[in-house]
Amino acid sequence: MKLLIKSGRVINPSTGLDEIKDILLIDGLVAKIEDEILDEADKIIDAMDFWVTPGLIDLHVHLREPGFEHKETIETGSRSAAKGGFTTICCMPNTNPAIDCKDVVDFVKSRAREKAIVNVLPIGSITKGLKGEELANIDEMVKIGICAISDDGRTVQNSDSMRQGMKIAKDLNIPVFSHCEDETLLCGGVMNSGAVSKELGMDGILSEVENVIIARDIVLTKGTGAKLHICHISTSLGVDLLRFGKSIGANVTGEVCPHHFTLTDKDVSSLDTNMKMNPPLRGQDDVEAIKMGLKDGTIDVIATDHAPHHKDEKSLSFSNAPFGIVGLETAIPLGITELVKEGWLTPMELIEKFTINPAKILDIDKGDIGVGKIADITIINPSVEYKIDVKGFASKSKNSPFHNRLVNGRVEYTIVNGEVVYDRIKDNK
Ligand SMILES: NC(=O)N[C@@H](CC(=O)O)C(=O)O
Ligand SMILES: [Zn+2]
Ligand SMILES: [Zn+2]
Repeated sequence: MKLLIKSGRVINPSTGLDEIKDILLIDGLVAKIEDEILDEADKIIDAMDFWVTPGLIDLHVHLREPGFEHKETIETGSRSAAKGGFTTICCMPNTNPAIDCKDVVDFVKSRAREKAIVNVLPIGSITKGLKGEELANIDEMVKIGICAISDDGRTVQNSDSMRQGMKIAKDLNIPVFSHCEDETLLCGGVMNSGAVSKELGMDGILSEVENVIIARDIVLTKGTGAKLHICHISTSLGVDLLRFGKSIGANVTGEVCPHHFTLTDKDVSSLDTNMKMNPPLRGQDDVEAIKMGLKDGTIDVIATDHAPHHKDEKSLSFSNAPFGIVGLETAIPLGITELVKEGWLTPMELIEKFTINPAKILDIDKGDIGVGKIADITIINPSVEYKIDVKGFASKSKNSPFHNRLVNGRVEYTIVNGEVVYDRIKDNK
């Protein structure tokens, strides 16, 4: 099978390439990257005026299977990923049963093999059942292929348990993805603590809830040497702590989510439950700090924290509805609109945070378009303007705060192993 991509602007952060090129894919691999390729091909994609980037990698996705198939399945989540331009997604273990042992890892992997149209890398839990008590059998899960460990959705509250988990991760050479939330400070909050929560009479979530654990885990990784990745940073001090951690040589990286650089707690005033997620939308200062952190390289990765919930669950009151929003299909338009168009990041810097940086954290040979490499490629129209419409989402869930938002940038094609798994025009007929 030969696929020829013509005249696209190839943006490949790992080599710094940013030029108009043709790319020939043969049998799932990149065969040529040249100014002009005249070879015959089974299919030709005209990528004129489009960006051609390494396939996007999302370190933080909730696929909900097993256990919560009414929200999402591995199949529908993978279709949502493909539509969002993602060729590799890491799925969090807060399923039912949790991904905390060999059998559940096996189940997710075999489901992904049968049903997923993108690469799915399971994340194993740190503790059994994400209970924060007994450690999971991390060793046996690593042997059959988890890419990281995390208790996402929860924090391992006991510092010694977290430290033991980190030591094992260090020995097994896998990263620890940390959801940062000190439960003793939480007090049942449902949105950011501040002027808006006061006005609305809602219980607030202090920034300290997050910052205390970010600081703790940086301290723990400094001691253990484990590869620590801080999930969904939402606070200004969180960005500073990450910057400090890096400055003292701690083995730490961090991610932010598009909603945390796009919205603030003012957007919660409508009490739309699609504005409810964890960590919560914060203040304008936090948003600015996140953008600065993205610009100066403190923040390595943009991840979606795609967290689908059924419409009946999101129809509850703001206080009772579950935390979380879908994100796979809005990440690229929000990145382009909020960061590139607003002058915060160059296209290269944006794409780096979706490709080579997450690949480095996972230590996988992806996120880089090079001759001989696996042909995972995303093709993006960066300038088209349109309104996001959740009705068109491939995800089973539609819980997005971005319905009707005017954005620029749209994924045109997603290619996995040299095969087109998403073609905007064909798949939206
Ligand atoms: N982010 C969320 O608001 N929710 C996530 C859990 C998590 O990522 O912490 C979920 O699983 O629904
Ligand atoms: Zn989380
Ligand atoms: Zn999450």
